[in-house]
Amino acid sequence: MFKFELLKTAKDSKARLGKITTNHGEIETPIFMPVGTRATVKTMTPDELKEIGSQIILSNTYHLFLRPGTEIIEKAGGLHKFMNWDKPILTDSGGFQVFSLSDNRKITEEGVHFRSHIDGSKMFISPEKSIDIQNILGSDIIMAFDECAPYPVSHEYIDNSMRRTLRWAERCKVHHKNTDNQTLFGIIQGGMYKDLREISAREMVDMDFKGYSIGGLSVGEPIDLMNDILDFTTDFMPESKPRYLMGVGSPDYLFEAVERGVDMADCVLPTRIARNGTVLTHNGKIAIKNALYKEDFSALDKECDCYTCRNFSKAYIRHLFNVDEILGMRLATIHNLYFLLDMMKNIRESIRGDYFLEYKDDFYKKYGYK
Ligand SMILES: CNc1nc2cc3c(=O)[nH]c(N)nc3c(CCc3ccccc3)c2[nH]1
Ligand SMILES: [Zn+2]
Repeated sequence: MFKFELLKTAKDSKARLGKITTNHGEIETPIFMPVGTRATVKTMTPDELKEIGSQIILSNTYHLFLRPGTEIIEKAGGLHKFMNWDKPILTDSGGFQVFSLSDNRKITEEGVHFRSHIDGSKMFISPEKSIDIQNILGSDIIMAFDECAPYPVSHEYIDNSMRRTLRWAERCKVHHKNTDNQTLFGIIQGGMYKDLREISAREMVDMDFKGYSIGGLSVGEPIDLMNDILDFTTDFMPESKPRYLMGVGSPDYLFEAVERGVDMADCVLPTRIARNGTVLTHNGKIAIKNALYKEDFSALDKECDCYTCRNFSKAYIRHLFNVDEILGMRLATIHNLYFLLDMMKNIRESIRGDYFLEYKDDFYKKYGYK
């Protein structure tokens, strides 16, 4: 089953409070979704993810199709069982990953021919194939197969790409049968061109998906351009359906997206930067390997009550990174994910209490944003 309840909309911005209900549990929105590309949120166990408050995780059709392959996951009884995660899972359709990971790919009306970035073997994914793979994975929310166009490209390129993505979306909708257990989101494209964004949004809304992603952003464009396109696009999206902005995740991007009416967001940033020792704190990011912290026995962030901050010091975590101990990456990941999940919880509270913009300003001042 799938249900979205819009609980409240802010008076002084487009920020909204909502709740999604799926077969595997509820998701309070606005929500930040940790990315678990190869059936694991790197370095984290499912119990640790639950303990820090993760309500849903993301995984990837492209990566899992290549390794371990859909046959093994099918035999395991689907992705939830395979990775022992019993809460909601959202999978991407593979389009973005094909374009960002494999080269010498060929896009045709039928689908995308490409070479595996693992062993170079010839592969092909179509809208129907993407739906079939996501069906085997058994994720609760699945994405339509789309092309995330590069940036910058011509208006003509985006026009052709966006219209093909609309035809692919129709094929996904026709092909998607398992509608009780899996919910298909349409993905709005259109690059940085408002006329094309409007066409894509209106046509996708007419296809009546249960939720919509805003794709084609966070592809290297300046944040002001992304915010402008995002602000324009959400106005064409139905209030009663969830809006998922793909590929954001640093604190400012999340605040800006929520302010413009986004309910869901993902990003690999917090887990990726944690593994090289970059830690999010309320006073901005810190590089824990810095000699500055050699004898600093305080927590990573004095305001944080995550497992890492309750039990370990900067000096100890710096030591772990300096001697390449895996525990360092784990502790930094636990903290970065908790930091963003806790920030989203505070954002939800601020919408509930009608002080979202004030919370955003306070956060920005302390974090060191404009
Ligand atoms: C980092 N920036 C970024 N921009 C994106 C645009 C698109 C887009 O236009 N279409 C699709 N299908 N995906 C996109 C993604 C991947 C998001 C994701 C990653 C991991 C797991 C699940 C989902 C993007 N990521
Ligand atoms: Zn912490």
